[in-house]
Amino acid sequence: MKDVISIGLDFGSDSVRAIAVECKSGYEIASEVINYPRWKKNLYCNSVKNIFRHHPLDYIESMEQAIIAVVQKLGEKSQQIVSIGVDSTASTPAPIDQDGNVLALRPEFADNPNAMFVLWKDHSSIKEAEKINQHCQQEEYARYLDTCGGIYSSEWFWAKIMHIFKEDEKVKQAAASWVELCDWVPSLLSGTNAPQNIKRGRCAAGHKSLWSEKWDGLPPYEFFQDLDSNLVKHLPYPLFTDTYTADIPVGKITPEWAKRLGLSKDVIISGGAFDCHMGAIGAGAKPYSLVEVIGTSTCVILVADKDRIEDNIVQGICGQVDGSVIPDYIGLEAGQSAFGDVYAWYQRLLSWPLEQLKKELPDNQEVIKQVENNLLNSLTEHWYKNIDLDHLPITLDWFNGRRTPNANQRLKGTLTGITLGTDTATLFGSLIVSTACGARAIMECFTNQNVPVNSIIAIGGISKKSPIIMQTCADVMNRSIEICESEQCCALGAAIVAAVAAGIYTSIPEAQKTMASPISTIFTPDPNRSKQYQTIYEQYVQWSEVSEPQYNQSAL
Ligand SMILES: Nc1ncnc2c1ncn2[C@@H]1O[C@H](COP(=O)(O)OP(=O)(O)O)[C@@H](O)[C@H]1O
Ligand SMILES: O=C(CO)[C@@H](O)[C@@H](O)COP(=O)(O)O
Repeated sequence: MKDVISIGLDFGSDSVRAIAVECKSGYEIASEVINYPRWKKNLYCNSVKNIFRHHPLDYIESMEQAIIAVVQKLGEKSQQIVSIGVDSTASTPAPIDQDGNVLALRPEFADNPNAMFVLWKDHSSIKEAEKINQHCQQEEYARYLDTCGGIYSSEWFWAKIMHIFKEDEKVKQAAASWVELCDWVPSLLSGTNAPQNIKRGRCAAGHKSLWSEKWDGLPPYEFFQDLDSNLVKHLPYPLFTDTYTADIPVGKITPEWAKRLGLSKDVIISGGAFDCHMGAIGAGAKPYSLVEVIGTSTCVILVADKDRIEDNIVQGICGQVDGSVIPDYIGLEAGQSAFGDVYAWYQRLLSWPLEQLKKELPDNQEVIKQVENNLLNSLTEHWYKNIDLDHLPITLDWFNGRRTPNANQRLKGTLTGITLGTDTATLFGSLIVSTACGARAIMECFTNQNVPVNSIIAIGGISKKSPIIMQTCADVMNRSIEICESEQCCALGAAIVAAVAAGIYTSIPEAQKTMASPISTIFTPDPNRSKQYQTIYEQYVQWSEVSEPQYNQSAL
């Protein structure tokens, strides 16, 4: 095999990561992480209203900086780069014009959040998602939810388009199409971003856009016409027809991008997919490994054989799609809408007096900042050192709604069992346990529906940052959890797929054998703790059942 390198790009919620991987060994030679500058300033967001938008320039500028930095770190070796693979958060779609420009790139829309990418965690389209679910109650349309777990979520493509079109006449008039971020980046780099040229990825189309081979593509014209006529009046029908697995190249890099990034003009751009799907590839997932990407939220992927799963409609997950992870296997997706974000909320809450102190004691800014930054680790350690599961409040982890099991973004976090004796660290411990219970509920959603979970692999920021949280997950789930060595498994997966697209390997499983991350640590459950957590989990389930009806529509 030639000495070649592929690049994996991972567009996360806060930053983009680029890594360069040696194809013959899987060795990660160089990497760079760049934060999105506008997002960092909190622009175009309103968390109270659940609005979270990303400006396309945040993606473009950060990607450019990240790749250039990696190319510089590689020096002469950068000429060995043969391909680039892309993954991103999802569903994160944006409106584009006839030339494939996201509308916010045009001067008249430059500061209009509705003309930007609608980030996965933007839940402003709850009503539209409910409308889709109601629409699919009709017998002739019910099957279209079969491949997305039986419930359409406000985190997804069509609900977001319906919402923006309702909100913004100008965007509605100007949009020639809509595209998922993971499909747009490869199309941009390969100059195939005009709507009719975009190669839509199987992953995004199948999990979020109701596309399936079972009904020859998207649902019929009448489905959209009856749902919301804007979708066929202002957008072409069908929006797209064919879809492609990520190992199929979308094209070569354009000469302009090659020059801008310092790359060869022969670099192949592979198809895009969601972060967690690429993460499962990077983690070396085999059929029936449950791969948990644990960060701001969790995204959970399980790959299954077609024979075993095709006619088994798994309810309450985020879809089952042929080829969304590995061609010819079914990729099943699930997840929690908040995991690390729950801890981040507590950190923000506790930081309020510290923020006041910073103003009052400007000379002590640095020390106070250090305390803030170390808050999560010190709370975790303090809780664990003094752990008392008999007096643990039960918390429901639905701070950003519930993605799985059974998507319901109207739900909210619930704290129960607080007493005058509940201290700061114990309350934080209850947040940790609640997120672990949410992860267990997802695992049981699979196993209760005859989808075996043979092993659990964790990747993502928290899997590396917090051994205590990972041990707690193992104890609550009563399963061993393997942690990957790679710090950037999603980007690694994108690099693996890019190596296949460039013809370096014949298939993703073949490439995984050499390039996927090894396991570095295994957390095994403590039998005594697991027993205690069994009782706590049962209480979590009881509180879930009691609490869910309180968040019905009229209560909001
Ligand atoms: N020491 C820690 N313990 C627990 N959670 C942490 C810690 N440090 C960061 N986090 C949480 O991790 C999340 C970020 O995860 P990460 O995987 O790095 O990013 P992303 O989800 O954007 O890919 C944030 O929600 C943050 O609150
Ligand atoms: O929902 C998906 C994929 O479908 C993820 O992109 C989403 O959870 C975002 O992941 P992060 O928590 O930012 O890593």
